[in-house]
Amino acid sequence: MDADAIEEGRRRWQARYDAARKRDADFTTLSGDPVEPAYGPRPGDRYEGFERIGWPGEYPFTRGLYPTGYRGRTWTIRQFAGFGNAEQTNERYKMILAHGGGGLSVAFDMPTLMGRDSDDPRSLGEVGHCGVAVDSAADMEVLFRDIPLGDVTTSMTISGPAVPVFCMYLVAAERQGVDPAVLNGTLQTDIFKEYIAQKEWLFRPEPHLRLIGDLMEHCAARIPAYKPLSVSGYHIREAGSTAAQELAYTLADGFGYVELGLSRGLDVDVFAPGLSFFFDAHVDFFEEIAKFRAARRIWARWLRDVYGAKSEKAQWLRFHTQTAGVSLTAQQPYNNVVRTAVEALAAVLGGTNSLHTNALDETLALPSAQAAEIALRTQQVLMEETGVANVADPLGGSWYVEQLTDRIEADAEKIFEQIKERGLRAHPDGRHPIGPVTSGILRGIEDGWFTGDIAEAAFRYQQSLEKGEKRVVGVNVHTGSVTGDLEILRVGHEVEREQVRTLGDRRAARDDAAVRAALQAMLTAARDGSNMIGPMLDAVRAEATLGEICGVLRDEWGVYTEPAGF
Ligand SMILES: C[C@H](C(=O)O)C(=O)SCCNC(=O)CCNC(=O)[C@H](O)C(C)(C)COP(=O)(O)OP(=O)(O)OC[C@H]1O[C@@H](n2cnc3c(N)ncnc32)[C@H](O)[C@@H]1OP(=O)(O)O
Repeated sequence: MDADAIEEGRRRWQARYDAARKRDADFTTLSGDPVEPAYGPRPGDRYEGFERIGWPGEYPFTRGLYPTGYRGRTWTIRQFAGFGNAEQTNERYKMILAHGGGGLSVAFDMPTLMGRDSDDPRSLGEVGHCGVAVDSAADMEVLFRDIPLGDVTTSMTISGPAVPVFCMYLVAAERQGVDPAVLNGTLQTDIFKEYIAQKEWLFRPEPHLRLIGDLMEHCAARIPAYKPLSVSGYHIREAGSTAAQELAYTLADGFGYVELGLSRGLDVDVFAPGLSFFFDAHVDFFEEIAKFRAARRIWARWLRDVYGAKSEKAQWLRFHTQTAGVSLTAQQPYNNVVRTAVEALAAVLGGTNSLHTNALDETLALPSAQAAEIALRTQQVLMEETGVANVADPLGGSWYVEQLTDRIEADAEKIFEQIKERGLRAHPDGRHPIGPVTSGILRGIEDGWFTGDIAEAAFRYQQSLEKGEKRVVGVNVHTGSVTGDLEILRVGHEVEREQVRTLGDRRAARDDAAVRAALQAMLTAARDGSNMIGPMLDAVRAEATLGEICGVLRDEWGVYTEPAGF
């Protein structure tokens, strides 16, 4: 790009920066020197390919979504938390908010994630262990007691039974007297990554997509600020993928949901702002920063050029980041604080919108209160002390980072082509039931292509670790020192007994006939193709449990078994 065009862009950015609201904060270095809100080529310099980099807050958003970067608003500190019963987790949330957490993020226990009640025989031994147990709207009410749902943004990490859990959240808001239309938050919902990596589905993909389509319609029409999907690369990466695979599979999944919305006749400019993303911040610092920057650029281009999005908000890729659980070690666990800090810094330099930092004890158990606090403080140290929030995309223009960004983008584009080819193999006539990328994803799930490629990448990494080519402190290098014992959070089995007892009491107290009628109405909607959110809300209001709702749907749609592959 020639120097004049670059200068014109600088003036455009400056005008938008000047007009935007900034935080009331000190934006100088530690030594008191002033810093610009963003940097670019020196006046008069040409820069080949600058249109791919641009200025913060403008297409293709490589350098972030806002002209002010974090000067307008810092990232949201959103610590993922949940354990035991709703009451215990409610206490933890109040602690997080009191200590400066900016939003909430619910971790559910395994039975809830699988759409089972706490008294289901399959839930035995799992209730309240890896997250909080939620059986019905009454639990959801307790979970958010004294936390005004109209004022806080809540993320809920659940995908198989996302829609009934979302209905419980809406009913909890109603019971607080909050109009659901004003709710802002995020529901994970992303079912593609369940088949690709995380493995917590309930049914075959098609009925899940039908429910997700219903949810997208409902949110686009009635809860405009709510993000019904958090398209997740985190689990793909944690299963062992490379950075480029994480990026490409996740964005392709995102394209799949765009195609789903379009196939429902929704306006892309209305529903696309409801698609948000969730990535892993692994320990290779620069590769991760490049991945985040490439993600924004690819998404903006595809949304504009392939799917016809016109508004900036519909072209924006907004994402939450979690530091890499797999990078943590059980050996010398205090070193995990350092790894997490480096990974969090990569996320921030990559322009994350929201961040979770892992606790040092997470390879061993759910975080203790002390470990959770250190994780939170890690973000606060970055935010308050280091100056990283002063300048938007401070690594923009670095030869290394720009080339990595280009390379990872090119790798992702190759993978999109492979996905589309698979779609064409499934539908050689080019008539795709939802869309070309979706056809490719479904075919790749069916034939085990995604899982096979991730397994291959994980195997290659493990081999290089065992050969000593890749090194992990405390694991295959610098081993042998002991850095002290950790106090581990243990969730006792009395939580399960208590939860089962409470569930029994609630079942005894409710109007069974009303529950049966509501479940029947939901089943009718499942069969006649009408939007299922309304009848599901009625079932939840009648205190139907998660297991009952999912049970009706399992009976109707069947369960899904993954094809075996070696
Ligand atoms: C591994 C584990 C497991 O499976 O076990 C998991 O999955 S854990 C998975 C945990 N997942 C999560 O926690 C997902 C979290 N995701 C989210 O919170 C969301 O989807 C998100 C990524 C979009 C972040 O939302 P957020 O509300 O925190 O932050 P936003 O970036 O939207 O910012 C809030 C508002 O401030 C505005 N805003 C932000 N920055 C600026 C700025 N510089 N200038 C002007 N306005 C700004 C935004 O546009 C928005 O307003 P407006 O709204 O008006 O536009």
